[in-house]
Amino acid sequence: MAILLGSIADDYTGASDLANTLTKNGLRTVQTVGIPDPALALPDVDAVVVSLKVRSVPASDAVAAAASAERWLRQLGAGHVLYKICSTFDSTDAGNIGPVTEALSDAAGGGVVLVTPAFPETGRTVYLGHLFVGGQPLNESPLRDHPLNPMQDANLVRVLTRQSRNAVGLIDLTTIAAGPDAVKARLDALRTAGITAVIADAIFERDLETLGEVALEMPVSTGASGLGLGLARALVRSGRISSDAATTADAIRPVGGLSAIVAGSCSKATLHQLDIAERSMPVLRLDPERLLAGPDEIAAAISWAGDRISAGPVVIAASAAPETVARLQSLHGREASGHAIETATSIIAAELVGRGVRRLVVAGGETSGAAVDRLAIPAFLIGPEIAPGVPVLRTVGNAQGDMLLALKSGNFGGEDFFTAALAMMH
Ligand SMILES: Nc1ncnc2c1ncn2[C@@H]1O[C@H](COP(=O)(O)OP(=O)(O)O)[C@@H](O)[C@H]1O
Ligand SMILES: O=C(O)[C@@H](O)C(=O)COP(=O)(O)O
Repeated sequence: MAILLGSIADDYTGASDLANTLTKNGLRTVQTVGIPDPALALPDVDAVVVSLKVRSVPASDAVAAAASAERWLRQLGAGHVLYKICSTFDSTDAGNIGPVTEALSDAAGGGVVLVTPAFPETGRTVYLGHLFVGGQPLNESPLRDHPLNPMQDANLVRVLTRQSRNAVGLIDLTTIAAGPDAVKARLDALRTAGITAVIADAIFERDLETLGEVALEMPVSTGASGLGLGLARALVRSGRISSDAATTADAIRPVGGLSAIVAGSCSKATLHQLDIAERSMPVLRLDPERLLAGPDEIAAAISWAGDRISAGPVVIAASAAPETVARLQSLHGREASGHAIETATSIIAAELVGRGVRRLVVAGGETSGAAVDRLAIPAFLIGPEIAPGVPVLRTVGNAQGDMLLALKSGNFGGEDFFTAALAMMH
């Protein structure tokens, strides 16, 4: 199997978001969980997205994991590797978007890297280096209260500079609107000035098509699904994709079994989706203090689900509003609280699968990573889209037999996301 495009995603929901975008734009795509065992038979595809869980780990660990994934993707034939980051640039000043971008550039022989989190379909646009989320500057959006990486600066040149060894440049919208040649000329000038990472503006998909065309001639880029769209469309235009169109239908053959939803995302969208789900399904709100105190809350949740799940889907959520999250963090620390709750929700997900759940929705990027790791799922085929950025996934090579999953990024999906997801998973 020789692939054209490789991607390293910093979390699992982000990986499925990107794989969905690549598939929708004509690339046959598989999502792996880490670098899979060589014995795993992967389907014949144009693109591979490696899911890593490195968004919130020390930058040196993220660099090491990304470097291994890059080597594997190059061995598969990838001429271009995209580092998939969050469309809301989720990271801290000690984050890894800068370090991984610089390391991937070094591995490819040096040179400048385009960086843009723009994803217009979900309202993420970048203008003069400032990220807007659905019309609000990043630092005024709900992301300012994220439990792990509160985003309090919308100026991405500044944010990335704080994480980077080298200076960070900007390609503004006027240059991008002038087309690929103007972008290349500006990149040449920035490269000469010793710049590695360049934040690129993008508001419309046509901006991302221009950036995708330019990026495809370079070995590495960093961005969210919008840049994936640009790269996929450029590959299709180049005539290098076989006419065997990407198909998602096979991925949703029924798997039967029980269904459940596990949520650890505290994003505004997820909190509202949980309120709406309460009208049609049993929802258990976990007590975060009790979750941190010991295993009793987990056991109680499994027992609660056991009494109800044969009658229909159940929802188990750790998710809480910013004030509650802040209180827990002030008592136990930000990372310790997040990690302990991810461990608890992943145990709950695995126990539910042990009791016959084969259709599972997980809300939250870190939460999904922890659950998929505990379930030891090696890879996913990409099914149809439930909502922008969230496809149905079918497991590949899963020890528990075929399952259907949806890994929902915290901020994605309409208010009825959970019922809409389960309606597509049989
Ligand atoms: N009640 C809570 N208090 C504190 N942290 C929580 C709570 N519920 C969940 N968390 C943690 O918040 C983080 C949410 O991150 P994530 O799962 O990536 O969601 P999102 O996709 O919304 O970013 C996880 O580390 C999760 O364990
Ligand atoms: O790019 C995006 O917004 C998503 O793909 C993503 O990475 C979101 O992260 P989580 O909200 O942590 O799932």
